[in-house]
Amino acid sequence: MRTSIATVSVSGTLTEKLNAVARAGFDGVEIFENDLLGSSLAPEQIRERASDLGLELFLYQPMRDVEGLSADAFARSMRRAEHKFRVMRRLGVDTVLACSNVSAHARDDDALAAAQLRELAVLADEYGIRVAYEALAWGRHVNTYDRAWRIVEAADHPALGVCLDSFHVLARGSDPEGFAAIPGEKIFFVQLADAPLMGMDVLQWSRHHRLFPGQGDFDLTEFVRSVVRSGYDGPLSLEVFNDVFRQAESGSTAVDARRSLTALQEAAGVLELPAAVAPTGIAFAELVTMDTEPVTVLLQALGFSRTGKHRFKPVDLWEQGTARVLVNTEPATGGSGPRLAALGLDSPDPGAAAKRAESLGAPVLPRRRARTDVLLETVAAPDGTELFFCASGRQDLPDWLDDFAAAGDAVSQAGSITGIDHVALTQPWHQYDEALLFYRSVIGLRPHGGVDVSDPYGLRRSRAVSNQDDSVRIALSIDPAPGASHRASQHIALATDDIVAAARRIGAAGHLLPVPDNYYDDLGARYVLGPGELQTYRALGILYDRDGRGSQFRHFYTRTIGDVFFEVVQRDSGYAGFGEQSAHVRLTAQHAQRQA
Ligand SMILES: O=C(O)c1ccc(O)c(O)c1
Ligand SMILES: [Mg+2]
Repeated sequence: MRTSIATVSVSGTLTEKLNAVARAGFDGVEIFENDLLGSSLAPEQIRERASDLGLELFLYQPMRDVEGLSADAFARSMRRAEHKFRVMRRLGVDTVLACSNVSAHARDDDALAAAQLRELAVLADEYGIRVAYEALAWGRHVNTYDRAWRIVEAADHPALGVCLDSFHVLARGSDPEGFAAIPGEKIFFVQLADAPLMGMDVLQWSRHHRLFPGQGDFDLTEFVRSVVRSGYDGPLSLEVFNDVFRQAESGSTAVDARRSLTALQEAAGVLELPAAVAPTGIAFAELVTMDTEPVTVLLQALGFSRTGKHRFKPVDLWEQGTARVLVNTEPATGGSGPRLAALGLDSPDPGAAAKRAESLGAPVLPRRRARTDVLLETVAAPDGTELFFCASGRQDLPDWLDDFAAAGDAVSQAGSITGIDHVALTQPWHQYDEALLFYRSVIGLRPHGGVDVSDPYGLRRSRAVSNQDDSVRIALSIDPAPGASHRASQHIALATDDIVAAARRIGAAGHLLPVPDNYYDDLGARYVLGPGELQTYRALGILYDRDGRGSQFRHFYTRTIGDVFFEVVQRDSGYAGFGEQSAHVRLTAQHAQRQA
């Protein structure tokens, strides 16, 4: 099906919007009237610009309060409509969207609404234009799609049909199954938006919190299936009013939007993509830094040993248990660091994983090859984090570890680290929803429920994604707003089977993040712990959580170096979380440490 997006969904001037949308690969757009009114381009020039960019202009919108009117008001509305139809002729757009009346003066009279919409359609028809009538969820009398359809059916004019907007339909709890009652050719247009479930005024919800499909809680897949079953074969158009997307850079929003529509088409069975290849483990985490000293000290304190050296690049491999950390000092990587720049994901089929990424508009990066350097399929996540698909454990494919010559040290037995439990990545404020969609649709991870974590200088939304057996867990959270004085830090969480021994080791080396006494006073009141347990945790800065079934999670943090720190966790097998309950204590302690 053809793909479209409303100009209201991305930031910028009309020209910037058209460029971004075309670059992201949409077939066309809905032009919002405000974008036209604010543009210095004449309608003919807009038409030409769109055509040069290979974009179709699918729809012009909105017309407001056109039905259920007094005779006077209707006459004024028709006059304005005629002007719009002339503009549309100049633009070369043949479909206009008319929203149901929201005015307190609107009459609750379907026969009147049908008669007036019919008259509007007769006029539109003279201009070769079709009117798509949309029930706004907050329409005064017409606020459900089935009522809008009954009126359109009664008006009975070939230039009048309905527009089905997933937000209005699903926000009202209507069932898309009912689209079956509408002949496909009477559905003139389909708009798609997701949204988080929120208990709030529906107009505010719609105007500020819409999301691209797959980023919220609505079942867009079933919506599209129902639309397709009705016989509709027009464009699928994203119409997303969202405060963040209105501000964010239009190019990346358009790519995110296009990806969401591709993934939705796949889910609804109208498009086939290379299948997702979920990763089976975290092969490595890569730190980039110009100054190796602080990282080396911290890794050694954690019990890691330097086991390998890249044959052609300034990259060291540090190992402990199955945990692998690469330390990259290539000057080209920029910034002083250390920062978490890349993740290696064990993949059963790296080539297929890269094809999947490509089909969803994820930038596949030039492979960092140097002579015998093994081939690595790499994509960039929305925030620029590089994801390597590693063919770990495949005899027929080269192993990324072959690029590393032994550096002398054996894999350390010194610490009690067994592997990587999870990686926490902070996302730029405007790319949080995009990141979630990326890790779900491109990488094939499944999202868990979201939590809000309070930081002394902001509230951070946070949400984890994981593979089926939780051997790959990535915790995503929002960075503070740009310009904030407090940077967020990403981290690598290491698994241990002896949290006390690990904390003693780090504590003795002076790298522990201290935790306030108040936390432990409260912890003692919250849980009945074993004899001496609370004292041990208090002495070692260990945080403690227990879920409803009694599974425990104990963890501590190292101090922050550059933009990164380590967490060490001991997780009971049934515990599914990340100790979110005490995340605010950690964030506050980190701010305190930074200021010390
Ligand atoms: O918020 C609105 O007014 C508005 C306008 C046009 C639409 O298509 C829509 O879904 C909402
Ligand atoms: Mg709409």
